[in-house]
Amino acid sequence: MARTYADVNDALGRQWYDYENFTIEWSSPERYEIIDRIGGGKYSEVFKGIDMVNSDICVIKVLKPVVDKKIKREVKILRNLTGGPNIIALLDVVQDQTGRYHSLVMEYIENVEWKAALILFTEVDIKYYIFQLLKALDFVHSRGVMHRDVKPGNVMIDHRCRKLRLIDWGLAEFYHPDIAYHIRVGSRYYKAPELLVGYKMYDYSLDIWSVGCMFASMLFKREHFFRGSDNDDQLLRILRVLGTNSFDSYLKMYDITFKSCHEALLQEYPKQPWTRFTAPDYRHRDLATTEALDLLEKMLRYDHRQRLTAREAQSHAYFNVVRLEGASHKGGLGEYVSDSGFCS
Ligand SMILES: Brc1nc2nc[nH]c2c(Br)c1Br
Repeated sequence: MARTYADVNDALGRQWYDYENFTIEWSSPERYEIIDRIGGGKYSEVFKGIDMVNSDICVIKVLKPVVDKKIKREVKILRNLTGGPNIIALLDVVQDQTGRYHSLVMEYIENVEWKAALILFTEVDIKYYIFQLLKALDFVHSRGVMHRDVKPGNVMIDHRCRKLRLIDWGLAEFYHPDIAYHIRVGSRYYKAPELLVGYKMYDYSLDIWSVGCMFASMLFKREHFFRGSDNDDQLLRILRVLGTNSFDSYLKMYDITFKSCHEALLQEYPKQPWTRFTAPDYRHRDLATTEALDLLEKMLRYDHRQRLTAREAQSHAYFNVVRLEGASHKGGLGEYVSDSGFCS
């Protein structure tokens, strides 16, 4: 049972979470022209497009033919969350004449590539973007939804406008207490321990593990902090850092029988101090401050109930300089107000 927001879906009611009995009125696609392909994956092809009515650039996500239920879930969740802080806006849903392809039209973000971002971002940038991501996730969780695929590829960042948007709700699901969920979700490097040991009664805290992995990437300038070659190796990478003592008590606490023929997984490993991962050249040393590592420690916990919630994480002292940023008036004495010409 989640520590917070456990019963929000019951409170919000069936209309909110019942996506199966939900009919979608699909618009016709003439309004949008595809410009070029910008991404894609197992479930979709993603294009940059133009809205011929208002000449806005947009994103057109063409869903590969999957079960109707999965399309309804993604549209329902996007409809429920659109307008929330740092949530990608769903602008339209279109279907082609043949009725074979369903597409989601969303706002376009001039996204900075993750590898470039890691090199670019200063300490304040890291504080700012992780804070914005936690703000999005606290909103999502407060509305009874787990994203289940938080990773750099699903966090669009327009660095010039300092704009962050959480995208791709194709794996997102409504949280209900004491339900066993699928464990083949997420992307390997960002999978929480509960998925890797097959514990199905997980909750929103799944997403906080993934935020912790992204936070570690940014602090230590490593593209993916836990980079496993398969699900067993993924868990092994985690054991080697967090140690096996707390892993064993986690398994016992939740009565998880974890068997593996991977004998490296049956060894004992000591917990590594986070300072061990500070980037070698001095330039980045100042990113992994005591405060940063304290917050990281509280996100990357085996026991999902012990992980900070998105709301608790936002009140960590690490974010002090960015938490009140919105409250300060823009352009005060000596304050550089960035050119917001193109930043709507
Ligand atoms: Br939604 C969405 N999906 C994408 N996939 C690749 N680039 C993307 C952008 Br930019 C947006 Br916005």
